[in-house]
This record gives sequence, structure tokens and C-alpha cells, in this order.
Amino acid sequence: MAIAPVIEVEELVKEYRGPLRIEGPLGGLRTLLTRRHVTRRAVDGVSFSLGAGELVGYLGPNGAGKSTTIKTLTGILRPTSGRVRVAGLVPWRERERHARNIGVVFGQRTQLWWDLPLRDSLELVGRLYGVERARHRANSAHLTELLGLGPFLDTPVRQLSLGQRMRGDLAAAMLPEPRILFLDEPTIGLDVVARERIREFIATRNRQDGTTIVLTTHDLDDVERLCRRIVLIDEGRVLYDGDVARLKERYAPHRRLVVQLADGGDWRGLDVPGVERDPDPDRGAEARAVTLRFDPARVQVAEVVAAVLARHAVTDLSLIEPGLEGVVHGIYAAREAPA
Ligand SMILES: Nc1ncnc2c1ncn2[C@@H]1O[C@H](COP(=O)(O)OP(=O)(O)OP(=O)(O)O)[C@@H](O)[C@H]1O
Repeated sequence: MAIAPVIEVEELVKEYRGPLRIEGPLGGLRTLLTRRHVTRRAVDGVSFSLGAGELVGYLGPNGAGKSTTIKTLTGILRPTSGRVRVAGLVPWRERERHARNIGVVFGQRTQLWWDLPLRDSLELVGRLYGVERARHRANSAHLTELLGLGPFLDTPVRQLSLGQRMRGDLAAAMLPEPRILFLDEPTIGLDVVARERIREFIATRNRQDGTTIVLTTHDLDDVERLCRRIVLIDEGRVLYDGDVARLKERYAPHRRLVVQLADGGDWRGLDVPGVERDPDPDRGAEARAVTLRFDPARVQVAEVVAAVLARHAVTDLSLIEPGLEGVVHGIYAAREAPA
């Protein structure tokens, strides 16, 4: 028997009704005063499902409808139409039971009590969720260690740095041991060290506890590091749903080999079919570097390297895999280009 998905979204539609936006002189003021309203479709027939223990990147450009989807899945918003089940519950109808299954972190705002020390915020979360005392103590201690909260547990939340606050938010979300975690931009504005710590935490929770995680982010390094699967949306519709690796193969099949020629070396070409010199090498400014582009389905890396070494004196070689950033931008650009 097939295992039921933990998250099921079918033909989700969410429309917002708002005043008609008026352009031109005093447009802002006229928009405020107008009585004319329009309906805008923020999510336009999104469907996907997630199995237990999956970690999926939910991506899209600004205004694509990511937050609207997450707010519907967390029970904050009621959709215009469509069917949603999260752990078997309809989020906006069975809010209390649903809240016990999920943890939510919105990077842009905190769920902690601004004026209270972090320790008290965690205490309150434990009480609100009815976490039994011994479990609360054990979970708090565990999360404090994993997220390195010790040095600022007694600091009021308002005095925490963004990275510290985010770690506090993650601890609060995980304290009641939710099966499902929604993370909306959890690394936004953080420095490299803080970002890495949060990524490590997310990966560990997913791997060790099997927590199902939906991650929304504009930082594609988060996705490269954490997600095998992405759901890419734009203008409220799903553009792609599947493996990150397959997405790259489909949209960026080429690899690049950067060849650093020895002093005095000249590029005399290479006669291997399927290998081209990159017309616009990113490393053009670098002395004596030549970038070759090839499709590994047609010609193997080893073959290209052997051919280069046979003809040229080389000081270094490096292989560049396509980054998700370029692939995703390429998809958006293709969509925007006139037909
Ligand atoms: N409360 C609201 N009232 C009216 N329109 C809204 C509301 N919230 C969002 N929208 C609109 O719905 C669309 C989708 O917004 P949403 O916040 O879901 O996008 P997003 O993908 O999360 O964007 P971002 O990456 O910028 O956070 C946008 O056009 C936005 O302006």
C-alpha cells in the first residue's frame, strides 16, 4: 500500500481583493481614495505533494506566491479554492490540532516575545504547546547546545543580533518536536557563519528526526546545500517540480574546464568534437586561462583533459559544475524573453 503524503496541495488558488492601483501623478494618494477594487490571483492552481521526511525548496522570484502558499499551509490564510491536507488536516479549519504538528519560522519577523529573555520565550512556547516538563528540559538543553544559544539565553530578544534571534526562533519552532517545519527565508540577512550554522541545523533535523521541511529562500546556496528536490513557481504557477540535479541537466547540460596555461604557452586549439572554447569566458581577465565548454553526455571529462595535456603545457585545470543560480535565472530569463 502506498504511504499517504504528509503534505498534499491540489489546485490551490488564492486571490486577494484590493484597491485598483492608479499610476501617474498623485497615484499613491488616488489609489488610497479609490472605491474601485480588483482581484489579484497570487496563487493560481498550484499542486504538489510531499512525503514524510522530504526537504523541499519552494522557490520563485519576488511576488511569485511563495509566502501566500506557506501561509495557507500553516493555516494563517484560507484559500479561494483548492484542496490542502497537512498531516491529514485542513490547516485553516483545524488550526489548533494543525499547530501541534507544525513548526514555523518566518525570517522577516520573530515569533518570540520581544521584551522577554530568550529563555523565558522558550519556556512560554513549552507551556503553550503543553510540552511535558521533563521533555521540555531535555529539548531545551538539546536545542541550546545544537544552536549555541547558551551565551544569550538571558538576553531580551530585542537585543539579539539577527543571527542569534533566528537561532532562537528555530529553537522555539522545534521545541514541541513538530513533524513538519515551514521555513520562510530562514537565512535572510545573516553572515556566512550564521548561515552555515542554520543550514547545518536544518540538515540535521531532517536527517536525524525525519522532520519534513518546506524551505522558502532566495539564497540558492541554501538550496544547493540542503535540497534534493525543488518546486519552482512563478506568477502563482508551478514551473518545475523535481530533482535539482535533473533541472541542471535539462537547462545547463554543459560543464566547463578552466585550463591555466604555463608561462609562454599559447592556445593552439583542440580538435576534440563536442568541445568548444567558451565564447565569453568568465575568467577572461585571468592571464593565460582558457575556458572550454563541453557536454559530458557527448564527451567525457577524462578525454578532454587528456587532449588538453597532450597539446599544451598546463599549470592547473579546474572543472566547473553549473550552479543552480545560473540555471534558475536562465529559466526566468527564457520565460520573460519575447516569443
Ligand atoms: N495581503 C495581501 N493583499 C493583497 N495582495 C497581496 C497580499 N499578500 C501578497 N499579495 C500579492 O500576492 C502576490 C504574491 O505574494 P507573495 O507574498 O505570496 O509572494 P512571494 O513569492 O512570497 O514574494 P517575495 O519573494 O517577495 O516574498 C504578490 O503580487 C503580492 O503583491
